[in-house]
Amino acid sequence: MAPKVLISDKISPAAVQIFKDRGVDVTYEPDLGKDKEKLAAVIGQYDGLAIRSATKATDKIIAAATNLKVIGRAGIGVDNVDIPAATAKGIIVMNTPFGNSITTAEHAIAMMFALARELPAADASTQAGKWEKNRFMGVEITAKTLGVIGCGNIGSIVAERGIGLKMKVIAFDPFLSPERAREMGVEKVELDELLARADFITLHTPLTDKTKNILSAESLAKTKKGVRIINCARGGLVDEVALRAALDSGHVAGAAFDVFVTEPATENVLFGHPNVIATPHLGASTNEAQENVALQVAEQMADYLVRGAITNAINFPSISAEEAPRLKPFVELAEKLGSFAGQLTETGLKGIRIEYEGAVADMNTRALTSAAVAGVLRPMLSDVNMVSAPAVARERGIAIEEVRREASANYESAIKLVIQTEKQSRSVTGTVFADGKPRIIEIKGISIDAEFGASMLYVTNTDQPGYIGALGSTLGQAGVNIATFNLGRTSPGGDAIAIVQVDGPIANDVVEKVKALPQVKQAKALTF
Ligand SMILES: NC(=O)C1=CN([C@@H]2O[C@H](COP(=O)(O)OP(=O)(O)OC[C@H]3O[C@@H](n4cnc5c(N)ncnc54)[C@H](O)[C@@H]3O)[C@@H](O)[C@H]2O)C=CC1
Ligand SMILES: O=C(O)CCC(=O)C(=O)O
Repeated sequence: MAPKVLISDKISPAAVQIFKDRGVDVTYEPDLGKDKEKLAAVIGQYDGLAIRSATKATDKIIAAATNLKVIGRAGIGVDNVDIPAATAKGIIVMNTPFGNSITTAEHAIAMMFALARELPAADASTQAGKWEKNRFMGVEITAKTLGVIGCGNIGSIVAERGIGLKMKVIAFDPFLSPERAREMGVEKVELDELLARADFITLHTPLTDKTKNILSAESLAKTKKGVRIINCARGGLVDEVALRAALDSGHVAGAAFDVFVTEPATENVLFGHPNVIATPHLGASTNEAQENVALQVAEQMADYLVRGAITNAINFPSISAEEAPRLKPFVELAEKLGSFAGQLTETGLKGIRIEYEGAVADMNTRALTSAAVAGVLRPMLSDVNMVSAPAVARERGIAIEEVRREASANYESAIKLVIQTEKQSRSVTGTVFADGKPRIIEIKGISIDAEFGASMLYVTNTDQPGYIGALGSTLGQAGVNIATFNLGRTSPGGDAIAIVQVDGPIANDVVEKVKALPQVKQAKALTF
């Protein structure tokens, strides 16, 4: 059946055609996102939700989204999506990180010019027939210092444009490398220095705990008198009340804001000030940017739903369309090895090491590791999935380690999972055969060759004559039909293991009878 996607915001209809061309059933209801109840009532029918910023994908919407696999944001900021709730449910959240960057940078530059020459006020006055030629005295931009807070995709385009306008550009961004700053012709400075030197300050960071009120009353007090401030990033980066006070006192000469603490901003403390320019979150609103983000989000979502490829996910590593089919059997192997080890783990889990050997070591091991960790944790935590597993492991203090090495003599690719618990370390290795089926090839250093079945019995014992017959009879007497029987041992008379695939679930009393056999050390029923 074709996957179903709901577009619940005003995204360019170009997206609809992309979905259709890729074999996705698409419903275009651009106003539905604003109606929370209606959205909650229908979201259960869809595999994908494509949104802009009006739809709020809250925990309630996500809880009602019983089939949802992907949320695609046609834009950059995903602050309208409850990422932890989506992650916990295994829903991939993607954005389109570059499609509207130029447009938003251009809006910031437009705001800077508008502030420098008071264009909106001059326009209103002129069209009101006043011809106030003496009222509007602007400032030149050339040779002024532009302070960029947050020099990522958009900030760096603004910086480039600023340099083109013959401005001196300084930037505060803890993650901007000195080499990249040099390459761009930008001077990297600390925040206080930026505040003290900039004639114009433009903000381009996401809203985080660290950036909230990055322009607070205290930092505004450190700015140059006559500074002009532009915010086309996120409301909340600037303390609006403190900014209003600084505008009222004349310390700040002007502010141009596209984004506000509360949106839609129908009223705001900044409104009405003669030196404030406001736009209704228009940063990304050009035909070009909206076409870009719509096409990109539709392509990314369709690629995921139809081919399993992941691009620009906030909560999962990328998987290209080419590698998705190659990766699939190894994802299954990693998950099954994890599940095997997880079902045998009875004491506190401290660490999971995943060793990739041979060709698989060159694949997308982050995705495989997520699958393995999900497999380990699922027997202990029912609602963990491949998307949420790494975060869940981190929260619980379980160390995750990845190792890559050359192929061993026997297999082109192998994945070894080593589980460290409070009491012991346990390892299991698997591979994928040419038939695409995952197999176990080693347990605790003992070679074996077993497929994964829906119901299995795992037994460790000492290698003694008569044991195999006794195990077979115990299962037979309990009415358990054996499908496959695989054995391995360290040496004659040494430690041995048996993996028995059976038809149907194995009852606890049968496991207890197996445990009672004199040679048996451990017996456990496993399900996959
Ligand atoms: N007004 C609008 O319509 C639009 C607004 N945006 C917003 O613009 C903002 C920037 O977007 P991009 O440039 O694409 O993001 P980005 O992730 O490429 O860049 C953000 C930069 O902020 C820096 N940063 C993070 N924490 C910081 C801190 N504490 N201090 C200083 N710098 C810090 C990062 O190192 C990074 O370089 C986002 O909030 C995005 O949502 C994006 C598109 C349209
Ligand atoms: O879609 C929009 O208009 C808002 C764009 C935006 O804020 C973003 O991409 O972060």
